[in-house]
Amino acid sequence: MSTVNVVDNTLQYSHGDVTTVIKLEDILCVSSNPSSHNVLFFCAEGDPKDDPERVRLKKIELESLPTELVPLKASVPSHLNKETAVHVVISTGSGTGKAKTVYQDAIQPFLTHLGVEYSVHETEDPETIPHLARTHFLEQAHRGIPQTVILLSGDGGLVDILDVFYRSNTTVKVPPNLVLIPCGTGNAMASSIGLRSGPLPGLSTLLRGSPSPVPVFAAEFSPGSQLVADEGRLLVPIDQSNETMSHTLWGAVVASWGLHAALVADSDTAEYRKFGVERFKMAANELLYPSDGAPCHRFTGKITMTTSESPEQTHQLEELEHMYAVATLVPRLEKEFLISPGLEPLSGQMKFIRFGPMSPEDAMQLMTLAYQGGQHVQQSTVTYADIERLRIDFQEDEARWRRVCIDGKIVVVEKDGWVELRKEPRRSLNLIH
Ligand SMILES: Nc1ncnc2c1ncn2[C@@H]1O[C@H](COP(=O)(O)OP(=O)(O)OP(=O)(O)O)[C@@H](O)[C@H]1O
Repeated sequence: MSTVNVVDNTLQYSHGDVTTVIKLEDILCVSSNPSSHNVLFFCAEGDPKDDPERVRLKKIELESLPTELVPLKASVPSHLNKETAVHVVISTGSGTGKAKTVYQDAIQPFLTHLGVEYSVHETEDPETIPHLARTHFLEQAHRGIPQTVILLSGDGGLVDILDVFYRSNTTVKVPPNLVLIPCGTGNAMASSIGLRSGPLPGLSTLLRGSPSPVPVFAAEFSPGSQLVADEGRLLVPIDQSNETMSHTLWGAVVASWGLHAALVADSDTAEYRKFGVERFKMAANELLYPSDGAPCHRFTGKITMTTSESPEQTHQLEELEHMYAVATLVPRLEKEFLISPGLEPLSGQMKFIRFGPMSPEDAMQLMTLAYQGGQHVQQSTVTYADIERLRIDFQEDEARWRRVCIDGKIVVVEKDGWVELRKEPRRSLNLIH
């Protein structure tokens, strides 16, 4: 004999002597069949000292459904139907390395429960996702096969796929639908479309969301520029497929120079990655207060931009020295770091945020304001504009001050080189949100 009640935002289910209490906010969905209702919910798993955020998907079967749970009823969405090729990509190197556990604890039981057939791909090195994108996703998109790609990664997985699609001249008949299950460090895109961390928001979006095209920018570099690989130890051609000899990278999140690019580059080592999102703050600290006692660097170069207000005119900034220069298509670079408040994700709007050299304390204060709801853009020291294009002509002797970040990838621009950023008109990928 079992009983079920909803009390104080919890589902209380008793069967024999055992009572299970589930917070309503931990319930992913209810899937019903003619005779029963399956409630899928998350609960803590393992020792919280090892991983306080680890959760596992579980199921209870009810004969009758309390009315409070009726809105949680869900059926298999069209992007998981039998005609769709469903792929799960586990980026084992993302964030602090928990993607595989998230797959086993949440994604696998969820897809099995829905009876969805899918292929699983686990990364072995940085080439796994680009290779998969070239040989499977692009090929199937060209043949018009609907695809849904569930990405257990940070922004890197999305960007790797994007780069393959936009670099190729292959026509895309049916854009794949990407679903983000945030497992990275910054998770800028996931945070920007409102996904909190953990598998529940991602799976809820997979069930209830719908696809929108992902807006993209293209960053063209002067011909001598090279991509940084192997934790900064190697420089390789920008087009790693060596198919086109192009010097363009594509991104959906951020293009930056100055403090942001330097801290992303410096913190992309196995040693720093262990610290999760703290790695960005640690690297920022080292750049603002160098341990050799040197003053904080003044990044020098000419910035020219075209604003959305007057797209026919290019406008050169008077200032030649900069500390922070970021162009972005998303509002958040981390869950709490609201770099461009008011920017609607997936709208195609591109924002430019810049400030010049200032004391490390003042720069820290601006960063703190960004964590406090994006208040930095209200300061008179910060430029905040809607842009269509942006060009930087670098005037730096040392290569490390000519590093540009494109969605986490780092390019070292040649001496006296440049980068030019523009909105990409093509739309080859969808994001479920
Ligand atoms: N097994 C692996 N060995 C080496 N590199 C890997 C492996 N798995 C993934 N990678 C690479 O590591 C990078 C991880 O990027 P990802 O964006 O997923 O995580 P992140 O950098 O921690 O998060 P974010 O980009 O959101 O800050 C990707 O470039 C990916 O190709």
